[in-house]
Amino acid sequence: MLFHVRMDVHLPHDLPPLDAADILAREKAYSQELQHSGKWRHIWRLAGQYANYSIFDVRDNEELHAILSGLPLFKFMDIEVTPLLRHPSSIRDNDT
Ligand SMILES: O=C(O)CC1=CCC(=O)O1
Repeated sequence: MLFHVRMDVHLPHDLPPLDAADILAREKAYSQELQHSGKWRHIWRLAGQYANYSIFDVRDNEELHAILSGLPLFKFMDIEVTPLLRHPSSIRDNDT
C-alpha cells in the first residue's frame, strides 16, 4: 500500500545542541535504511519549511504506524497521512 506522508518537525528551542545532533543523525540513518529497503520510496524537503513530503510503500496501516512511531524525531513531529491508490487515468504501470 502506498501512503503520502507529511512530516512537520518542531525541535524544541531549548534542546541541547549535542542531543539535537544525535537525534538528527539517528533520524537520517533510520530513514536511509528504510529507503534502501524500498519501504520509504521518496522524501522531499518542502521549500522554506522544516517539513517533508514522503511516499511509503508498506504492507498495511499497521506497518506504516510502526515505522512512523519508530522515527527518532517522532515526538517532535506533526504527521499527516494520506492513503494513495492508482488513478484510473495514470499511464504509469508502477503506481501501485
Ligand atoms: O528533516 C526532516 O524532514 C525529518 C526527517 C525525516 C527523515 C529524515 O531523515 O529527516
